[in-house]
Amino acid sequence: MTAVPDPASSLPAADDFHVFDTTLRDGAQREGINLTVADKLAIARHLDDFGVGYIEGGWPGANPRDTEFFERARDEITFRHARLVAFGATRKAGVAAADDPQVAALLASGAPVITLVAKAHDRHVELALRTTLEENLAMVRDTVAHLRAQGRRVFVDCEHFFDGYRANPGYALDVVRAAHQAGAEVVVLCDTNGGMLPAQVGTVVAAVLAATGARLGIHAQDDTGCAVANTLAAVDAGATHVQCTANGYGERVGNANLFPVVAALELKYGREVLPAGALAEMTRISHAIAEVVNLTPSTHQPYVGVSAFAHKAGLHASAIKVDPDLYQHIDPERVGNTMRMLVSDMAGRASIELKGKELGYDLTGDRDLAGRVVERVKERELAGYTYEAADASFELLLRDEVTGAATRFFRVESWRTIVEQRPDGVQVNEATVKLWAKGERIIATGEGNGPVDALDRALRVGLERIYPQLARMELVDYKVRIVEGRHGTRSTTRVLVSTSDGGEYAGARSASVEGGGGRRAGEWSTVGVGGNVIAASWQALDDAYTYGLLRAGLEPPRD
Ligand SMILES: CC(=O)SCCNC(=O)CCNC(=O)[C@H](O)C(C)(C)COP(=O)(O)OP(=O)(O)OC[C@H]1O[C@@H](n2cnc3c(N)ncnc32)[C@H](O)[C@@H]1OP(=O)(O)O
Ligand SMILES: CC(=O)C(=O)O
Repeated sequence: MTAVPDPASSLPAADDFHVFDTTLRDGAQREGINLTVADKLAIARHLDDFGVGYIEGGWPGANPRDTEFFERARDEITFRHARLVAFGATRKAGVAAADDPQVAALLASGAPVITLVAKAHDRHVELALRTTLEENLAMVRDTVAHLRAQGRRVFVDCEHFFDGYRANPGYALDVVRAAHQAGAEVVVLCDTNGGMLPAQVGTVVAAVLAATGARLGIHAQDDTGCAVANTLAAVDAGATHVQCTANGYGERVGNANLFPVVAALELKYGREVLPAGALAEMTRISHAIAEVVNLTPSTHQPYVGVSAFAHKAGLHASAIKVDPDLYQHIDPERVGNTMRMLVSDMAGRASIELKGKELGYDLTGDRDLAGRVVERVKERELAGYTYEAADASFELLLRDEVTGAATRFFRVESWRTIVEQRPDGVQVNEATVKLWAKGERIIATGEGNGPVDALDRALRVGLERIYPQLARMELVDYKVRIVEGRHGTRSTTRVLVSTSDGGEYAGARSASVEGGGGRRAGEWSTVGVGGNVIAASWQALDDAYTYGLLRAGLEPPRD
C-alpha cells in the first residue's frame, strides 16, 4: 500500500524562505482595480501586519502614483516585518545601466530591494526587445551589478521563463546564470502567460536548480487555474521564494493567491513563514484588503471565504456533530475563520441541532423537535423559501417550535398599497397598514419610492411610537427572485431583505446570524415568498422587524 506523502518530508533545506507579495504591483494590474496612493499605503500596512517578508510596491518612475507611494511609504510606514521592494526593468539595449533613467528611478525610490524583470525567452528578446540574445544577457548582468554596487539587494524576475525554457533551454539557463553571477539574490522563474501545469513546473524548477545552483523563486499567473498548485510544486522542487498577491488579484485572471499559499506552507508543510499568531488574522486581512480595493470578498475563496467552512449536507452535519474534523481539513480558527451550519432542504436533524447550538438553542436529545423543524424547513423550501440565505427567518421558525408559540410583537389586520401613475409622469406610491400592537389598533399610512418602500414607511410610522428601537433599523439590501419561472407573471416570487441596526444592539443575538453569510456585523437577513412581490416583501419585512426587536432584547408580549 502506498502512503499519502507528507509535504513536510520534501521541504527544501534552505534556512530562510521568502514570502513576497506583489499585490501593489501585479495585483494592481487586474482589470477593475485602481488604487490611490492612500489605498496602496493602507494595503502595505495590512500586508506588513500579516507578516509577509517583502512587499513589491510598484514601479517607481513608471507613473507619478507609484513614485509618490515610495516617497510616502518611506516617511509614513515603519515596517515591522516586510521590506519594501521596487519593481522595474533591466537597462535599455545599448544604454549603460548608470545612464538609464528608468534604472535611476529605481534607485531614487530608496527601496532596499529591487526586482528587475528580465527577458528569458529568446523569441521575446528578438521580437519585443528587438535586440540580440547576447545584448539581453549584458542588460541583465549590467543592471544587476549596477544596483548591487549601489548597495541594493536584487531579485530578478525571468519573464516567460517556462515557455522560454521549452523553446530554448540553453538560453533560458544562460539568463538565470547571468543574473545569479552578477549578484542577484534570487532568480524568480515566471509563468508569465500562466499556461503551465504543476508537474511541468516541478520538473523545470528541479532542472534549473541542478543546472545553476541559483536560489530560485516562483511567480505563477493563474490562467490554467493552477497558480497556487504551481507555486507549491515549485516549492516541492526547491524554490524558496514565492511571489503571490492578496486574494489572487492580478493581470488577466490573476496570480497565485497569497492566502492559500501561506496557509499550505504553515499548516501542511509545517513551515513557519509568518510571525507567530499571524495566520489567525488571515481571514480579517483578506477581507480588509478586499475592502480597500473595493471588490466584494469571494465567498468561496479557500480558507478565508465565508463559505470555506459552511456545511449544508445533512450527512456532513451528522458526522460533524461527533467531530468537526470528519468534514474539515483544518480547524477554521487557525486561519481566523468560523464553521457555519447552513439550513436548507438538504438538512437533517443533526444540521438543525448544530444550527440551534450556533443560535443559542439547546436541542440536544430532542429528536422529535429537531425532526419537526426539518419537516417545516423542507416544506417551506419546496414552497420557495430559502433559509441558508435568511438565518434570521430560520431563527424565528426555530424559536416558534421551541417555545410552542408564534414570535410576534405586532399583528397585521390588513395592508394595502396604491401605485398611481399621473399624466405628468409623476408616480405616487402609497401604503396603508392596519396593525395591532400591545392591545392597540393602529392605522398608518406612508409614501415611498415604490410600493414596498411605502409599506415599510407605513409600518414604521405605525409602530415606532410603541417600539422606538425600530428607528435604529434600516433596510440595507433587497433582492427579488422568481422561483418558479414557467408561469411568467403568475410565478412564485421570493424576496430577501437585509436589515441593519448599525451594530446598536450587537451582542444580544447570535454572531452567526448577524455577520454570517457574508453580511456585516449588525445585519440580518429574512425571506418572504408569495405569488405577489409586495406580499412576499411584507413577510420579509415582518420577519426583519420581529427579529430586530428580539435582537434589541425585547420579549414578545403574550396576547
Ligand atoms: C509581466 C509583467 O507583468 S511585467 C510588468 C509590466 N508592468 C507594466 O507594464 C506597468 C507599468 N508600465 C508602464 O507604465 C510603461 O509601460 C513604462 C513606463 C514602463 C514604459 O513605457 P514606454 O516607455 O512608453 O514604453 P512601452 O510601454 O511602449 O514599451 C516598453 C519598453 O520597455 C522595453 N522592455 C520590456 N521589457 C524589458 C526588459 N525586461 N528590459 C528592458 N527593457 C524592456 C520594451 O522593449 C519597450 O522598449 P521601447 O520603448 O524601446 O520599444
Ligand atoms: C514579472 C511578472 O509579473 C510576470 O512575469 O508575470
